Amino acid sequence: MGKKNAETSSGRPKRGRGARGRGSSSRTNSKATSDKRLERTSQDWRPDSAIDDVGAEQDNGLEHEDDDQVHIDVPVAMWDFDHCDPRRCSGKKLARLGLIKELRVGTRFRGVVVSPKGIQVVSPADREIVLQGGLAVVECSWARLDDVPFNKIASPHERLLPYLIATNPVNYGKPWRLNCVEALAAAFYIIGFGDYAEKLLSGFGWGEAFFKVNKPFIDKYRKCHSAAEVSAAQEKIIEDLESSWQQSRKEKEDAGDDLLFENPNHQRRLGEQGESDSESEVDEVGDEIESLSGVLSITNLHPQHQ
Ligand SMILES: C[S@@+](CC[C@H](N)C(=O)[O-])C[C@H]1O[C@@H](n2cnc3c(N)ncnc32)[C@H](O)[C@@H]1O
Repeated sequence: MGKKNAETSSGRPKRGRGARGRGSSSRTNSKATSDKRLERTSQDWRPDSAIDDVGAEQDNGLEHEDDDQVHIDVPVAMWDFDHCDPRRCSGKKLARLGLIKELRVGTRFRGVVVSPKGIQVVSPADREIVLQGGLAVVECSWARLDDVPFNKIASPHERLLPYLIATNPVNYGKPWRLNCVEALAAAFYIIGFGDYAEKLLSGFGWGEAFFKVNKPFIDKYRKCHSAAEVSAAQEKIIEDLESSWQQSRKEKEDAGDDLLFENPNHQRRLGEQGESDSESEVDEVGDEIESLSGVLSITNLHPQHQ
């Protein structure tokens, strides 16, 4: 088993590790080490056994290895349509860190592809597909999805991600609208490869916030056994967020408060924040992000609703 690392037992990726922890996604130690790690993550993240609800308040449920020691032993890949500024794009940054492989258009990918064109949501049931074939994303602009030849990158295992909140600087606070590194990390977390998720996020200054904000949701999804269960968990999360928003609105109304205050969700609706896909590094994550998951309601950004 990996050593328990005090810094990472909080479930947060460590800052600035990516630059030091460079390594190819295909880089492996010995096969024995690799098998041991997969066996370990497999045991630690089995939905039934992974979550200790009490401990989960403090921990993401994994025993961690230092990010520098973690090597991602499944293929991680992207089709890159060059829509974004190369210096600011999370997919390209992963490539510079040696953590993702670029696929040519027309190349088939045997693993799970997280894509806005997916129908089924990703779930722990996808574990074997990822172990055998890996995980891929489509690096493109959200504003230019129509320019992407999705028919040429079709995969038998395309997946949507369930409700999760972006914490990247471009689409910060928007549900479902994750960038590539967040999308890969989200799928790894849900499927049961938390160390891999942290390894990817550790190269980004704001990466720590992603798990912090989404932990309550990820904890629910990773307990599920099937896509249907993840979809049901998502529906419940959405309902709860809506009723909590309505409730707080009602309380303010009853107290005679000015209801003209801005709904943070409405500020972030599609199109109101610009549709740049530029990534920029932020070193500090403000207090706002801490409360983000508590205040957000639902916006109409679901990939299927565009
Ligand atoms: C549209 S691109 C934008 C990338 C951004 N320019 C960056 O720097 O990373 C994000 C990709 O992540 C994946 N993704 C993000 N959110 C998703 C979701 N809710 N469901 C499925 N895939 C998603 C898809 O592969 C999508 O094409």
